[in-house]
Amino acid sequence: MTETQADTAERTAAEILTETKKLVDPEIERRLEGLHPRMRGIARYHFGWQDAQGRPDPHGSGGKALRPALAVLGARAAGAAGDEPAVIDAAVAVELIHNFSLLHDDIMDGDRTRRHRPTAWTVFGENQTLLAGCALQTLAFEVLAERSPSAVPALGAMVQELIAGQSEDLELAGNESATVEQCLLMEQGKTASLLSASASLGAQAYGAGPEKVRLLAEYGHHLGMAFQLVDDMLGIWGETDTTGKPVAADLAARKRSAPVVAALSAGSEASGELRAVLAQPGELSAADLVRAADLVERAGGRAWSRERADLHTRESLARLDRLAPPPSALADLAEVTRFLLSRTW
Ligand SMILES: CC(C)=CCC/C(C)=C/CC/C(C)=C/COP(=O)(O)OP(=O)(O)O
Repeated sequence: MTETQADTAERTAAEILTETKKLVDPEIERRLEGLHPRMRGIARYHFGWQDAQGRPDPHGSGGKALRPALAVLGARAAGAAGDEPAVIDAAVAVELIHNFSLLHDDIMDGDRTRRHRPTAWTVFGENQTLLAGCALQTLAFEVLAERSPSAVPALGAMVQELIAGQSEDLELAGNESATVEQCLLMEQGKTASLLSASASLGAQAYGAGPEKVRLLAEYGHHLGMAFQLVDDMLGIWGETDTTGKPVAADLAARKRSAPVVAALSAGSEASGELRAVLAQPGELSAADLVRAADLVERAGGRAWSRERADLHTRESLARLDRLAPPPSALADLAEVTRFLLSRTW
């Protein structure tokens, strides 16, 4: 194959994400070396690189590496090769922030399983895991500040949005009168802000112009909204075997995720029944969860979320069109977008 053919050969999302992991994981591992040994151990466990005793874990699989992939692909879309040290640093920084947020989120939600393994806090305790999350967040800023100090305020602003979104999420849980607008604003903060920063930060670190950085940020925002809406649907209708999360986990936690809020706001008979099921005191039984999931669907919450996710998908792809990236970068970004939004896990 000639180099030009190799450039434009279509790659699957799995190949793209695996390649990013190969590029970014060794750098994350190297950066973790600088942490306190206990913090490093918790982080390495969470990333799937070792078990609770510090031995290599054959069952561990870190995440999908979506955010670093977006950083690398975004930079390529802006003309970079994608393996420049500043681009890799940006990719490392967004993945560290993501994993800080997961460590803390699992504690806040009391979730016991992530990536098909016990969550870090159930193994190392809440306090040490909180500290490990803080260590990752700080490390993200340290990494980015080395080669791209001018991008640090963008990372800071994004983390503030992430925290605001998470705070709203906690506040909305169990809130009888939550509106879809409040819910979407919360999802913008807790998920889309990081995807937006991921898609644009690699390009910014590479030195791309403001228009390209803006279009990539908008692409990432819409992708993030669609991604969270898909995640919300999986939180209700996802299969445990594929998601690695308990059945209808979000309903059990009485989360006001988008499908639930849309269903409760529909004002139909099913909405009223759903409200009554969710208002029951104590833990919801398996039968209650099945019924609640059915009521969300009957009240239109699933269809509403699907439509909204499709709308954001179209908006994200429109930004890529306007950006007009090199063909191989466009093909990779479009493939990752399509893959993420049709996922079942
Ligand atoms: C400040 C704070 C605590 C914020 C928490 C915000 C939070 C956890 C939002 C959820 C975002 C989300 C859909 C994660 C799954 O990503 P993924 O499917 O890409 O995960 P992976 O890395 O395991 O693949």
